[in-house]
Amino acid sequence: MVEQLSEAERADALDGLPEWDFDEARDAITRTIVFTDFAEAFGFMAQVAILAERMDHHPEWSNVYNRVDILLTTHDAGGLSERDVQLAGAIDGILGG
Ligand SMILES: C[C@H](O)[C@H](O)[C@H]1CNC2=NC(N)=NC(=O)C2=N1
Repeated sequence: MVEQLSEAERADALDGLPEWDFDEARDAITRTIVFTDFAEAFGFMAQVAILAERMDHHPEWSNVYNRVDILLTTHDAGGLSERDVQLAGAIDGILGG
């Protein structure tokens, strides 16, 4: 059973994820990435999709042309968990950060 992060754990996690914002209403983290065009954005989404399947943890996201909006939260935990932190770190890795 995956546990929701405590406030202190969340603060620590966010320190390590400077590109991500905390969404208090959803108990989630969000990041928006703007690429040069749709092909770049969709190529990134394809990489994240493979990663998400491998990690069995899936983003809520949307794409408009060159922009990808990502929200990570753990439905099984009712909020942010270590699994979101791990997926966010892996996404940052794809982006070279
Ligand atoms: C059965 C399967 O492991 C679960 O439903 C996984 C799949 N992907 C998931 N993704 C996210 N974001 N939250 C979850 O709780 C979750 N649960």
